[in-house]
Amino acid sequence: MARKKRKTKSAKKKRSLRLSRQNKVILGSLLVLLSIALFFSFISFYFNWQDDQSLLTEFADRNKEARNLLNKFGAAVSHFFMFKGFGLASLVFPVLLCLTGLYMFLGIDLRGLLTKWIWGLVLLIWVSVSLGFLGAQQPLLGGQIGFEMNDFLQDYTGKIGVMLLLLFGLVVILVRLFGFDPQAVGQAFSRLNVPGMSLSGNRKASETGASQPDATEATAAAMDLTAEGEGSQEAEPEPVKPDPYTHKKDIPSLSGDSQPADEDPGQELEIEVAEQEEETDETDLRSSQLVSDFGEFDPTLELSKYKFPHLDLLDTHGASGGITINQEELEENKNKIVDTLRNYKIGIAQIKATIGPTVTLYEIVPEAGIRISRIKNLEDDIALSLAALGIRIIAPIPGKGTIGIEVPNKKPTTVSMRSVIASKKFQNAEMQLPIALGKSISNETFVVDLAKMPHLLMAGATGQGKSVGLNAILTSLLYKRHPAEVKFVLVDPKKVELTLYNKIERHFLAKLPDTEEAIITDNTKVIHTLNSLCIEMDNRYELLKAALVRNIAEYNKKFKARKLNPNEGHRYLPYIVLVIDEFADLIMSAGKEVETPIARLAQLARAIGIHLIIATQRPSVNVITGLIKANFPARIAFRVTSKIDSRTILDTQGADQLIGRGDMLFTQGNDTIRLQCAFVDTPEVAKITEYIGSQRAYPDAHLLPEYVGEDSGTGLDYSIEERDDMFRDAAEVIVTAQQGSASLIQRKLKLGYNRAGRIIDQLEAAGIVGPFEGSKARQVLVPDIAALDQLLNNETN
Ligand SMILES: Nc1ncnc2c1ncn2[C@@H]1O[C@H](COP(=O)(O)OP(=O)(O)OP(=O)(O)O)[C@@H](O)[C@H]1O
Repeated sequence: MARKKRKTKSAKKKRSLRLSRQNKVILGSLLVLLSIALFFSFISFYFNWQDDQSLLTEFADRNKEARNLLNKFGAAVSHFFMFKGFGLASLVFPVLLCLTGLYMFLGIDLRGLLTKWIWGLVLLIWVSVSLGFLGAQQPLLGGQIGFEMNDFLQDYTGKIGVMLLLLFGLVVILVRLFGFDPQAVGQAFSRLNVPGMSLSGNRKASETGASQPDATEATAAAMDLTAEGEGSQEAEPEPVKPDPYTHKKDIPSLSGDSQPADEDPGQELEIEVAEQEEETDETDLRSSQLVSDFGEFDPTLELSKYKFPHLDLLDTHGASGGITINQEELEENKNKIVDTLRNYKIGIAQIKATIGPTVTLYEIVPEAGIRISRIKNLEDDIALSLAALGIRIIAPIPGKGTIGIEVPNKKPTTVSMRSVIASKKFQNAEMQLPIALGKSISNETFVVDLAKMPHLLMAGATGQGKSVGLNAILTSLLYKRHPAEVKFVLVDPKKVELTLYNKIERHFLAKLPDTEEAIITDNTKVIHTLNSLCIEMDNRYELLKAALVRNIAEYNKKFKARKLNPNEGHRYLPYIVLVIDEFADLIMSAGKEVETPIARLAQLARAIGIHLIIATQRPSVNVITGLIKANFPARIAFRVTSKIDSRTILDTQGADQLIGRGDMLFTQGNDTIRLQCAFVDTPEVAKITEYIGSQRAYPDAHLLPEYVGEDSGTGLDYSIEERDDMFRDAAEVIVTAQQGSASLIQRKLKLGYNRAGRIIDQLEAAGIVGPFEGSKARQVLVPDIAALDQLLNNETN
């Protein structure tokens, strides 16, 4: 534990030693300017040193002036470096300082500097020792250190020894620093045909009897390969030889058109990667600094005093939570099932009952050799013998190896919302948008995550519990989520079902700017809202892209950790739940204009936290179209009147055998589960919304992006120059399809809603489509592409 702490401490220390980007720029510029100052003072010191030497002792005297370009500072510093130090070689210092400064200033990885400093110092010593030979006559050339080192070496190796040592140093410098290879010199000589300098290759060629010109050609070809794509004969042939020490450098390039070594893209890439790493390091550093200063971003801070609704606002509806078991009824039903089956010569090996709130499930294991389909066919006969509605046979129960017969209880128990909200399962649910739908057949609370669904379709005949179901979903979310975390967009064409939620407008609802009521009851407003949600979706995707994350949960996590800068448009993203209470009404009056944005939202909105809940009492195929169905894998079916309706909702029958009053089938793609929906009455919803609504709220409802509808484009005086770049493509799409709708352009050309709307206006101005006609698509006034071409040509002429 202690070690861990120490580790994190040292890690913190390490991190805090690193310079921030701004500090690097400041320090970098200082170093560059200092190097310039040093350079000029060294140069001018070389010419004025004798005049200035007397001044060095009178440094404090302000009346004395040095001849050095940087006055007394220049004279003193240069005296230290050049006279006392390394002489002319001291010029290496300003060069190295300038390089370091530039690296810092331009944000290049500093690790590359180390080798430059090492070689710089080697050069410094080599030059100053070499010039130390002349120290007696010209003390400034090698400086005192150069002279002394030279003298010291001479004492042991003599003048010649020092010269040889220096010569060796020169070879090392030339080979390692400048990549010099004597072979290249040899090859250059051979190309010039210097007598007596022929290469071994040539010699070999002549030995094997090949003619001289052939051999020269071969060498030239070999050189071409190494000439790194320049292809010219004059190009200096690059030696292809691995480094004898590291075996890394000078690895011959395979392709002829590779870059020269100093423009190696790999190196550039390395620098880029290093820069990126540095950048992310820096943002990490900044964000952890911010987090340690202010703590994580808390989206709930604005309404920090917000109190979640408490359980007492909900009713028990007379249920104690458990189910009263009527043993007699149980026995009776069991016997009846066994008898009926026996009448049809179906023996039963085992029977077991599970009691749920509304139905009891009898699981039977038939004797060996009995066909399942025979039992399935007896559904009506069993129903008759039990004299009960809503018997459903599940043969076999998936994953259990038994056959299930669901028989409604004579006295169904109401599942109160209170009991499901109070359940441990819901209270401890680690979900983004937990919904307590009700209880399963085995009396377990059923909780699902709306964020995982990711959209929900609810259908059922009128009066079977749809509105109660919607309220149960909304209540679940109100009990679990803070106003900052989730926003509802409520569409209520029936105008009465969701009005209660008006009270929580400034807490939980989202609306279009400049609208009074947050709950939408008007169809044109619905279209605007849906399109506005599409814009919000596109905006959110942009934000996610910029933040390099894949979904809203990761995005918000990053935002809370202060890794995303609000100045760059980043913001905490609340989940948005769109609830449409009566979808049939909407799709009948607005058709495609509603269907297209809903399908688009359903297809794409899952990752960015927009979830759709659509309810309808008319589960027919023209309401729940294929396009809608394909995008709503999670479906709830309340009781319907026909098998066909059940198929339309669930793709399977069963919903027609439900008993109503919140009895429902839920599917999330594969299995169908029978549930009893939790019951929450209108007065309870009123109490909850009242409780929330009486608390401090945001100044306004959550505002959705503005949507400029097709109908609002009144200024139709677009000139030809003002037209959108995609105008012609859009015109062709519209004329080919003979359908003047912005959503078509949007889909075919992959444009945003605003842009497609503008193009439609331009098309109207150009006389290609007719005026806006409400929910119907605009009339296309041009019959075919040829006519369109003619129209546009006439325009330009
Ligand atoms: N989960 C439930 N538990 C007990 N009773 C329920 C449940 N759900 C609905 N009911 C009963 O059914 C009645 C009708 O429910 P609800 O208003 O939800 O139906 P609906 O499908 O929305 O009807 P409509 O389509 O006409 O609005 C309720 O008033 C209530 O008495």
